[in-house]
Amino acid sequence: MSTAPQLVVHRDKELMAQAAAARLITKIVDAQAARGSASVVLTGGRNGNGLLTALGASPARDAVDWGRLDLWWGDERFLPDGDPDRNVTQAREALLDSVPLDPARVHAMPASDGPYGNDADAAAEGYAAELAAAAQPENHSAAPAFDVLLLGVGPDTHVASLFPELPAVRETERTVVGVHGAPKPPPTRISLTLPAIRSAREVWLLAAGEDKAKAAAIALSGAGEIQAPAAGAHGRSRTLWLLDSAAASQLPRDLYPPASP
Ligand SMILES: O=C(O)[C@H](O)[C@@H](O)[C@H](O)[C@H](O)COP(=O)(O)O
Repeated sequence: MSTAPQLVVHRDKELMAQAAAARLITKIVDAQAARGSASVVLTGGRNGNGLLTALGASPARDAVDWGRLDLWWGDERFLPDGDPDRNVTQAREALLDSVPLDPARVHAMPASDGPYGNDADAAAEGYAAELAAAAQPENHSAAPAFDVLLLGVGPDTHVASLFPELPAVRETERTVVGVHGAPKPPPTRISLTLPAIRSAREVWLLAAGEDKAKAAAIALSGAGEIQAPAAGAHGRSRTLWLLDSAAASQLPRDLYPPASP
C-alpha cells in the first residue's frame, strides 16, 4: 500500500526543526507505550541534524525512554569511523552523545575501515543482514517496520543516497546497496533502497530553503521515482512532507495552500 503525501508547511527552518522534533518525541513515546520500544531511521544532512539538535534542546526529550529506542540510518557516507563527514558522527554530536541510548540498539552503518574494509557493497550486504535479523515476518519485508523513517530531500530530489537515474534507485530486491559515483560528495556511500524505505510505518521528508523548492514541486507533482527518488519514498501508513515556506514556494496551488472548503 502506498499513501498520498500529507504536507505541513512551517514559517522557517528553525520552526520546522522544532515542530518536527516535538512530533518525533510524541511518536516515539506513543510507539513505546503501544509496543514497548520504538525504531527510528535517521538521515544525514542539515535538516536531519537540525531536527536532532532541536530534539536535544526540547524539555520534552526526557519523555523518551532512550534505552528502548532502536536507531538505524537511511544512508551513510562511506568514510572511516569517526570521520566528521559521517552521518553517524554528526548525529552523535547533534544529539546521540547526550542521551542514554542502549549502544546495542544504535545500528550505525559500517565505516570504510570497519569489518568489511573498503568494500561498500560488502558493507551494504552486512547492514542488510542486520536489518533482516530485526525484521518481523508478519510484515513481509526484509527490513523492520520502522516507526518513523526520516529523509532529507536534495535539490535534485535525491533521498538517502538514492540519486536520480543511478542504479541504487532502480533496486527492487535488496534493502541496502553500495552507491558509487554519487554526485554529492563523498562519491561512495551506503543506502537503504526504496523497498526498504517503504517498509517503514511512517516516512517523513524534510525540506527547508529555497534550493529545495523545485525538488519539492517536482516530487509532489507525479514525477517518476527513477527521475525523482523523493517521489518514491512512502510509508505504509503515512507519508509526511515537512517543509518551510521557502521550500514550499513553488508547489502547485492545488497542493498548497490547501483549498478552503
Ligand atoms: O548523507 C547525506 O548526504 C544525506 O542523507 C542526503 O540524502 C541528505 O539528507 C540530503 O542531501 C539533504 O541534505 P540537507 O538537509 O543538508 O539539504
